[in-house]
Amino acid sequence: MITVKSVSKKFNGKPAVDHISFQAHDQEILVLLGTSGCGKTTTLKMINRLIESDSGAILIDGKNILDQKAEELRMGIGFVMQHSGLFPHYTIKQNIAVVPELLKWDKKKTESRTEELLHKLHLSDDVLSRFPNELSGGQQQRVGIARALIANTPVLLMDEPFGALDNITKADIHSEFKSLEELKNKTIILVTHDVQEAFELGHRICLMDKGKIIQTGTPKEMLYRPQNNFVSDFFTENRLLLEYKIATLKEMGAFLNSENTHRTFGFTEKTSVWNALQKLSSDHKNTGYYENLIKAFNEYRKLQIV
Ligand SMILES: Nc1ncnc2c1ncn2[C@@H]1O[C@H](COP(=O)(O)OP(=O)(O)OP(=O)(O)O)[C@@H](O)[C@H]1O
Repeated sequence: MITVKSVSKKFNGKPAVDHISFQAHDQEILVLLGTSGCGKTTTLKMINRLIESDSGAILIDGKNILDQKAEELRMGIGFVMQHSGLFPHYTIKQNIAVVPELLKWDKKKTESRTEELLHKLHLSDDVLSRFPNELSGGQQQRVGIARALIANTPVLLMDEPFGALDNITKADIHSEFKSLEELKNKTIILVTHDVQEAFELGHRICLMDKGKIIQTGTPKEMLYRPQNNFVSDFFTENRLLLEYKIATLKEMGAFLNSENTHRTFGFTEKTSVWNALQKLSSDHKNTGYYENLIKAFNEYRKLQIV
């Protein structure tokens, strides 16, 4: 668990992060969301001491991060940098092996772990001998993730890990990312300015503005229990889409009698209403179920908005 207690940071006398507090729990993806310059990256970098905070305390599993050497701390934290952060003059193989070398792994261990990760992240072996600029943006970001995962650290910090991708590639990577077993036991803090990404990946979201946290909560709480106008206004543009995306078929259960139909289409209780509607809308034969699902969603929605 990561605990951030009233942490602040000023640059040239100007507050970049202003008394923020939050916790990221074990096995949780916590998203720091906010517009450019609100202090997300500074917050993330204070956790692995790439930036030292001015005041407050940061604890990882109860231990103050200042009580150990910064290099030691970073050995226990995977870090995915903005724009992949790969070393341009290193091959992909060398880039991925940076941490294993620091940890003095033998060559065989590094090679087999590299191979395992390439496979999990759907990268082919032939990328290993290439340089970062010989890979697509999506491939580079996957390599950046492989590099951060290699030492299997319990904490993973990710700064706009999918920032360079177009929306279609992003949607693919998001679903792969969510299903990666590797990530299930980690505490992950992910920085993004992309609202849809925050809702797709985050178990909870910290919405930031001007160095402060305005609200922390689950995607559902953010939409249906905003603490103030800033929060509701922040999501206005994407609101309906987000509502469809966070509602699951399980939640529609009380308003819809169609368990068998779910199975026919390969849906599970966890399938989002959005994904189900998208699949159903591709075939006119499904119109009845499609309409019933929209009706069920409208009934469900009435109960959420108070
Ligand atoms: N090294 C620095 N020196 C001076 N000011 C800085 C430095 N790093 C960040 N800042 C300022 O601190 C504020 C917060 O920056 P930060 O990078 O944390 O924001 P962010 O939310 O991550 O933005 P983005 O999404 O654009 O990366 C900004 O006003 C930025 O200009």
